Amino acid sequence: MDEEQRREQARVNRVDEEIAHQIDATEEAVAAAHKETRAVEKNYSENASINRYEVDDIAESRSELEQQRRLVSQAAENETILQHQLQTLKNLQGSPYFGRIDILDPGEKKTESLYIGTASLMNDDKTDFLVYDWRAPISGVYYNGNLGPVKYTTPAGVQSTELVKKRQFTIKNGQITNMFDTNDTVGDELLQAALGEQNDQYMHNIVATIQQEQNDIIRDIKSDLLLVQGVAGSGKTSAILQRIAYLLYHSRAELNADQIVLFSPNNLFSHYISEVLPSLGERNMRQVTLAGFLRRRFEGLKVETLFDRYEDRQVGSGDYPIADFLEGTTVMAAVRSYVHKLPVDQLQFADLTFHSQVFFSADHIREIYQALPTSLPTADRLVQLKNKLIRELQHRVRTEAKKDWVAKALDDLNVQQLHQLYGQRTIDDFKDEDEQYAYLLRKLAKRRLRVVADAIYNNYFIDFYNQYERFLRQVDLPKNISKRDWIGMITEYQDEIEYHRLKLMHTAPLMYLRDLLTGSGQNQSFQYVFIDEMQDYPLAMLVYLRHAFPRAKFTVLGDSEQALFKPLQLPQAMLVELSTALDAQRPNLITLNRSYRSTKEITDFAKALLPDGDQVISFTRHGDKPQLKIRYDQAAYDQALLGSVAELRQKYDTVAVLTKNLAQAQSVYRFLHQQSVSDLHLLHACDSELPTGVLVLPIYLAKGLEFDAVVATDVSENNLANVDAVGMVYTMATRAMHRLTLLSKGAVSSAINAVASRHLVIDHELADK
Ligand SMILES: Nc1ncnc2c1ncn2[C@@H]1O[C@H](COP(=O)(O)OP(=O)(O)OP(=O)(O)O)[C@@H](O)[C@H]1O
Repeated sequence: MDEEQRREQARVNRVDEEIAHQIDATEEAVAAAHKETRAVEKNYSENASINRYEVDDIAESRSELEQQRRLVSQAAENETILQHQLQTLKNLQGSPYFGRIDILDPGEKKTESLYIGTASLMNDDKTDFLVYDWRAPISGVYYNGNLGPVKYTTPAGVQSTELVKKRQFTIKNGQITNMFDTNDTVGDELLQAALGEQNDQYMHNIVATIQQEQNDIIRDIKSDLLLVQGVAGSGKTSAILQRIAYLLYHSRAELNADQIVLFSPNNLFSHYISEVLPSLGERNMRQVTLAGFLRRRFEGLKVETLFDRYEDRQVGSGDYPIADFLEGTTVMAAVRSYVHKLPVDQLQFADLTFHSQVFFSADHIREIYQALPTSLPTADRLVQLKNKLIRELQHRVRTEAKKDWVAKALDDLNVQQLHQLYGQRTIDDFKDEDEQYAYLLRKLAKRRLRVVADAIYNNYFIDFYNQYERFLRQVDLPKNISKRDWIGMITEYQDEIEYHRLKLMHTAPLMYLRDLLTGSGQNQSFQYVFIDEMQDYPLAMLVYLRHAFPRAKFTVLGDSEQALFKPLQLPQAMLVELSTALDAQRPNLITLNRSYRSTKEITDFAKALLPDGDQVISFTRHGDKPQLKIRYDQAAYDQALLGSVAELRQKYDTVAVLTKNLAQAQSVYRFLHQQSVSDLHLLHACDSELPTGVLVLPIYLAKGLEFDAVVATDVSENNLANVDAVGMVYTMATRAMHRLTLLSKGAVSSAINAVASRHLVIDHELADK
């Protein structure tokens, strides 16, 4: 260890001591705060549980309770803040920083050394920063600047300084294991070490080794549409997670994690990335899959998922003009114009029922609607209609309360339910028993009729499915769709609705129609929407998401090469298309061409599969060449599969066996299970935890994920005939970090062309062997 490193180590020791000291103090503060919370909670619950029938002055006790409730929430908040501080300190402990910059500000004679880590740390008397948060304005210099004069943006404007030194550290358990000065953004040596590690169940944060283009994504606060097109493994997901942390840090006062939503490709992915933000001291943003989002918007219907569709289409012809039309922007414009021009008598009202009987008939609802001023837009008229229906409902509560079913229901209540029905009233509040009885009947009728009120609020008085069908019947069709096919599709749609099912292609126009008619469905509170694997989203869906999140800025990430569900598109064309769909004023495109995930050998093979693969830059981390095992009979193929899995499993914690679809995953799983392969898991779309061991899964569930080793089955011409074979093999190959083995039952798919084959070690068992 040289003198310089000794000096740095001494500083690390000092900072670590300071952290330990602050941890002790904060732990004490947390314990005290916890005691305080417990005490006020206890006091509150004791007072709150005093039987209100015995309390003389209810109003007074209520205001006292309210005050105590506030105390409880204040104490809890205080405790949460301290817990958060403690967690931040613990995150820093043992590895307090990863970078140092020496800067010379204009007019100064002495350079200043700043250390950069995952969070800020001040000394005990709060006079000096021992560590700067990686998101602080000055830290931008670490990621962006080469030595020499540099600029960085602060809330007070652009500042200039001179970057005199940039030093990188690897510090583990309080010891500097690696340290060097560099002029690069972040030197390859550190990145090598980070990427060479074994995968685990969770994605790691990359703040110590953020690359310059990634930094641009992270720190972009101007664009309202940021499109990131990046090759597989280029760090798109990593960059947006750090971006979220960055945005949260910089807009602490106006933005919280609940105002950010990430559309992720599957539940496994959500789990996989769930530790990144907490490791940076931030709360996770909301996460939803497209399937989850649609499930909530179509309660009671089984909506086809991308996965269902992908599985179905493998047996189809490959040309889907109707779906393409329904998933494009033209149809969304047609919905807009349809709603705009919809004549009053064309609205499709539905009966509102209660206890399986018509409560408000469709005809009655239409009459009310038609009596409203025609000058109002449809959405406003529907609001007025709702108000009128609610008022009628209130009247009806009174008449219903006199009916036998209410008296009977009241008889059936137990004591506790009866108590609840009294609400804040006491027996003394009634003149006599009759009044009390009438009150209870009315209250109960109102409660039971709440379902009708909910139905009114939720616009169940319009039959949207029927309305949508009418829309479909009148829409102008593009030339490539025949009237006959279109009518056939409508009939199929009706049948599906009968069975409570809905095809994915209908979802965006149907939601749009419903929202535009009723003026609802928009969420104003979200400020940022992130969409990962955007190549899987129909444009119509993006138009809808724009509508649903009208105030949000969008960040969309994709890799058209991995489009398992759609043909390829150029990034620039995509930006234009997206800007229109998302109505963006300040769009920005950033492309990432460097691939970090896989070894150079694996990336070189993967890029050779692509027609324009030379734009992919592999990162120089070496490993074994990928293997291709070709077997001509089932027994030999099975043996090769078993052998590959066993060999890889000896070296790695996670080996993924990827298949074309679910049926193949199931059959591979059955086979490996029979062979008593240990730690074996078959993953499903509903799984949300990623175990270690041997994981068998269809490729679409592996999107966004990575594994130490991958066995890709089966890459034969025969098996990949009905799919986009290049996209499939590319996506499978690029899930592997360290090792890749491809298995082919019979002749290999033409996707693995001559150039790609040169990057493989081919183990070819002859048919007649
Ligand atoms: N700057 C970096 N420093 C360290 N590791 C990085 C960096 N950038 C990316 N990586 C690593 O490379 C791998 C791939 O990153 P990520 O999953 O974010 O890529 P992606 O572009 O979203 O991939 P895909 O589209 O194939 O799912 C991850 O293991 C990530 O941690």
